Amino acid sequence: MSKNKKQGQKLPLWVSQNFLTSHRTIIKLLGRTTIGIHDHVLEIGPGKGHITRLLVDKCRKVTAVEIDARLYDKLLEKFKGTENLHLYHQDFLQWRLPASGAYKVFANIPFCHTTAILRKLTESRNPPTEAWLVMEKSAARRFMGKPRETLRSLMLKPLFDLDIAYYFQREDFHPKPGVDVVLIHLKKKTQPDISPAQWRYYEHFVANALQGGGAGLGRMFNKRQLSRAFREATIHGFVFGEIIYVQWLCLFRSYCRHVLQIRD
Ligand SMILES: C[S@@+](CC[C@H](N)C(=O)[O-])C[C@H]1O[C@@H](n2cnc3c(N)ncnc32)[C@H](O)[C@@H]1O
Repeated sequence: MSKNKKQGQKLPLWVSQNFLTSHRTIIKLLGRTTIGIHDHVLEIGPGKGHITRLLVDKCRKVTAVEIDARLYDKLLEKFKGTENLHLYHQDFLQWRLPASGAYKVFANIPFCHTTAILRKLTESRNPPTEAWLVMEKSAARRFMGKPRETLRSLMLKPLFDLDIAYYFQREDFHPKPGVDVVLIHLKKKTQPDISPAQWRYYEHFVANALQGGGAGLGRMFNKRQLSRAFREATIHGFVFGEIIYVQWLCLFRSYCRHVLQIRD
């Protein structure tokens, strides 16, 4: 046990993080992105600045937000005079995202904040056009709706396309994580599947429909409406876990038309 723990003191956050230190790996990862010279890129948790170093060389502007005071001071020193880097010493969850202008995100985020970070980015008024986030493979699968759609996957998919851009080896990190890790890629859809005007109905629909392993659907439609909705969504023999995203979209459209009686 470390001296700090023995004395009952809280360890700094960075002690429990998995750092990506290999120049070669980071170059390979950036090569799988569309990040280029014209981009403004946001990095969450720059840590010791290994990714930051390559980002400042590759893009027009980099904004990096680090919560840890010691790491932030070292970053200030390391990047003194780097004009295209804007460093903030702040908790990203409290930080204000760019209110306007296109930006992309590339970050090896702290796993303990994965959901909160993803929600902050994707539910913002000005979300990134693309984001690449290092995260636990199991979390990435949940967001992608694998093996079955989740509340999170159904909230993301109308707005973003999601895929896995890279599968890491545990040796890519220092220290090695105890779980499998991937680089997830989110790309904002040019045309969202749900219009802003219908978003609040969709949120309500999904939250209620998913309750009780699909039992919520039975409360939202009457019997006739539900069999019509299943027909329209080509669902034959209802198995909750097997309904895919496009079928959820069809069910929602049917709910709007026949229950709420609103048109697209
Ligand atoms: C997994 S490490 C990655 C560090 C570095 N980017 C790398 O890949 O080597 C996560 C970093 O996020 C920072 N961090 C943790 N929580 C944060 C928060 N809420 N806001 C901003 N930074 C945070 C940690 O201090 C740490 O530097």
